[in-house]
Amino acid sequence: MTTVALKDVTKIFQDGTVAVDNVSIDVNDGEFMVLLGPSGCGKSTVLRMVAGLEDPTTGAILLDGDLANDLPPRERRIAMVFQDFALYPHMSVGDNIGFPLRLSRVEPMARGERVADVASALGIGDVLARKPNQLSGGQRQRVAMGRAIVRRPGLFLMDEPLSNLDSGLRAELRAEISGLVRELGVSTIYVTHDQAEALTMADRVAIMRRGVLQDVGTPTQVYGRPATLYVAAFLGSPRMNLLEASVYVHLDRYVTLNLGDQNLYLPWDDIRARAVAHYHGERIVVGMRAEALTPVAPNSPGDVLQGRIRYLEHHGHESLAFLDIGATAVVVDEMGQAPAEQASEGGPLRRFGHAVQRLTNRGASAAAVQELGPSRSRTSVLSDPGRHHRRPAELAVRLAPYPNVQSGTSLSVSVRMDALHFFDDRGDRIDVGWR
Ligand SMILES: Nc1ncnc2c1ncn2[C@@H]1O[C@H](COP(=O)(O)OP(=O)(O)OP(=O)(O)O)[C@@H](O)[C@H]1O
Repeated sequence: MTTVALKDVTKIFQDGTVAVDNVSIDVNDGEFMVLLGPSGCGKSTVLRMVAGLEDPTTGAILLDGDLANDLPPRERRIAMVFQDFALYPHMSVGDNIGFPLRLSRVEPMARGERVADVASALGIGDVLARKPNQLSGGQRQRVAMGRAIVRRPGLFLMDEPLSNLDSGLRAELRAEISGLVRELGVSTIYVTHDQAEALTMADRVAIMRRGVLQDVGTPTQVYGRPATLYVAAFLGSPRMNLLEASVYVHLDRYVTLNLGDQNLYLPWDDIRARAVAHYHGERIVVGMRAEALTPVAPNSPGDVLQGRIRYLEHHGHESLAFLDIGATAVVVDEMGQAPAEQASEGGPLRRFGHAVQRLTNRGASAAAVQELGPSRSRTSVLSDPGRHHRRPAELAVRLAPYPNVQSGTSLSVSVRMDALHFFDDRGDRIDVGWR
């Protein structure tokens, strides 16, 4: 199967849009790599460059170790599946799947066998004689997959193949696709803006923002130890609690993280304390996922935060409490204008930004984060007063289903200090040796 390497790839469109900014990614033999990021971050452009449908402005694309920048698309042994897959309406399912084989002049007998094999693997063997308009959405997408698979490509490129389907079908096909491509052992690059899809399907996830690669790693790595504040905010549900904290060092004893009304203490023998101590007198961002917080009895000893429940959300299998702990939240602001978006104020990134804003911990925002990229973004996420809106943090805490607590009452939560994440004011992870 095919390996893919992007080396320092940049794509600048004719109108000056920087869609992809110095991205390097390796996709190993048989690996399922998911490219994740909001609309407009450059995912599809990466995919189109790998397919040979766009030329990189600078940088190299290697397929199986060979420079492929000038290789025509049809010589790349690549099959693509898109969101808007187009089936030929006048052809039967069998003919749709077998079409690429007909183009490559495969004998009708061999063609029939391969179509039957692929159709049975996809669970559509019984609808081969039907026309596309006699199929459900899920079946149509399976036919599109079948047409891609039947050519036995070395590499699959999938661009949001499930986004037109309803959520039940998405979950079903998600499992089917990842099972199938692993069975076939075909290297795959799969583009999505859905973090749950990425975390459940990928061998590794590459997270992009505004054309810049933010992080690459296994789902466990990028979720458990995100490289940047942006990645921390993008992955997980509920989203990670991101709080502004002032750092005070008590040499050889502990580091105080002042969250406003309350403090947490990082003991000096915690390996991360020294890294955080560099920020003495400054503000950093402390990240804590809901699973790092456990409700405890009032006045319990240890690393405990106390707050008033602003509201509760019941999700059936669990409930979420949102606590006012007198802290300030930092929210990743997707509405910040990307260089790539400057020409289109009302573009998809902006619209998606509104959605993220609503979803991100119920908009519990204080310091709107404008620039969060790895070190190349120099703008502070904490000190850009012209663009901030400040609100109290609402700390998301997981509770049992329909717990015996009410809004307005107080709740204490113990904090797993080893599960905290620390980011500097540019959004880069602080703790050393972090992965
Ligand atoms: N032909 C083009 N000319 C100019 N700008 C373009 C062109 N194609 C894409 N762009 C811009 O490049 C940026 C990246 O687009 P791309 O389609 O790669 O993003 P994406 O992450 O795949 O988004 P989506 O999920 O909405 O498809 C966007 O700002 C887009 O407007």
